[in-house]
Amino acid sequence: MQFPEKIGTPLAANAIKVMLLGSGELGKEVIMAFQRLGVEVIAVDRYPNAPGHHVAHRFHVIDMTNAAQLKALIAQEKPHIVVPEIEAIATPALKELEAEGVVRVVPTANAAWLTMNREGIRRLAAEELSLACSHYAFADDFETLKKAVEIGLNGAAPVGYPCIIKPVMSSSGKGQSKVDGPHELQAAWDYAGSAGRVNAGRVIVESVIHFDYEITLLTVRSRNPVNKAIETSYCEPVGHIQVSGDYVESWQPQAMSPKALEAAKAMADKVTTALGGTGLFGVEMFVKGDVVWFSEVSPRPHDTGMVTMITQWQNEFELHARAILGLPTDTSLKSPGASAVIYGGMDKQGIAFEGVADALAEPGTDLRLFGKPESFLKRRMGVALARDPDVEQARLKAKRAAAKVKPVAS
Ligand SMILES: Nc1ncnc2c1ncn2[C@@H]1O[C@H](COP(=O)(O)OP(=O)(O)OP(=O)(O)O)[C@@H](O)[C@H]1O
Ligand SMILES: NCC(=O)N[C@@H]1O[C@H](COP(=O)([O-])[O-])[C@@H](O)[C@H]1O
Ligand SMILES: [Mg+2]
Repeated sequence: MQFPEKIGTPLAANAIKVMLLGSGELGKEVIMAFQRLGVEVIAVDRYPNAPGHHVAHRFHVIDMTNAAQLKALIAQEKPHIVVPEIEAIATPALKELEAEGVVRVVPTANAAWLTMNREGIRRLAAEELSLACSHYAFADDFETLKKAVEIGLNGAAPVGYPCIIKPVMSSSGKGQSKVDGPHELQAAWDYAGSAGRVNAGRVIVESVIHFDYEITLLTVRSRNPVNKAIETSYCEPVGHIQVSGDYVESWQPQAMSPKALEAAKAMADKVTTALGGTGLFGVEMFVKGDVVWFSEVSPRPHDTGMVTMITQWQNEFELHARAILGLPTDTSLKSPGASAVIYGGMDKQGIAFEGVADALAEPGTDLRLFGKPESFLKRRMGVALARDPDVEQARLKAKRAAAKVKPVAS
């Protein structure tokens, strides 16, 4: 459904209804972006009081990986559009519902299904689209994994050491480890089995790319307001630093050579065109000099893209909502800026934050405290944002602000 000429106000019979599947920090911002455009939003997550639950018209708690529960909720709420926000969703059920014309899935049900499993997106990117990627193999048991790394599977070259092992279904680095030699392989296999979002019992092993820097190229597929054709546009590249597979810091713009930027855009265009639909995508790539490797893509706003809440006229969440609704989009930069993650630092329910006033005292800083009801040592609970004409200064500012915010037992 595109944005009609006239819509009902939220909760009216003719309101556009959107259902978010996953309502974490990213979904919360998407929900607010939709609501500012007069859309009715239903927030769904696996636990009560998820960040997006606080700001939606209605919310539900279900096991989103359970097809029966998912279908029952969609039948009950009858949304026009379903927006996946997390990887752990019964996407085959969404494919069925989309094929039956029951709902529109963003950007497409097939894209949500392909990207939620590393195997789907990696095979599409490397084997169908011929994008440069790390060397890789898949394994369902430890013996196959060892063979893939040390000898090679089915005549392919061995992945070799060092390598990175990840569950096929996981995100934010969950279950991911770098393996430097044979003695670390068993621990990496065990960790992948225990810590992914869904234990599919299958891993990808990748060769390590030695990059100069890595980026997320936020790519928007939206309709031209005049001729209604789908067009692709790009935000300025977002640079980021990851620790143990999880983002800790991001900034925009990341300086790139013209050749590398051109190659990155061409890759992003190819993979997002193959995935189809409209919306914003986070295309992750590794860069060394003028050479670019594809890593993975989220068919939705990206955690590293939270920086756009302080750097762009339309942040990544607003761009997603507009592109979904068929409204005009503007990817231009307002100011260079940066983001730095605030972790929980403890395993506890109902924490409070100290140092907020201190963090905000520096001009050009801001905070997003997500409102997650439970803190874990390494759970992302908030993010500090900073703008500055000099991107390096913005990075320092964001890190200073994040360091001043201290989660404490409430
Ligand atoms: N083959 C590789 N070579 C070098 N670094 C890698 C490789 N694969 C992953 N990494 C590092 O680990 C990070 C996380 O990897 P990846 O994006 O695949 O995990 P993820 O769990 O999907 O994370 P997210 O959901 O946050 O995007 C990358 O951003 C990069 O820093
Ligand atoms: N890299 C993906 C990502 O950042 N996803 C974001 O994290 C939330 C889950 O957080 P939680 O694990 O703390 O509940 C998701 O709902 C999404 O907003
Ligand atoms: Mg990633």
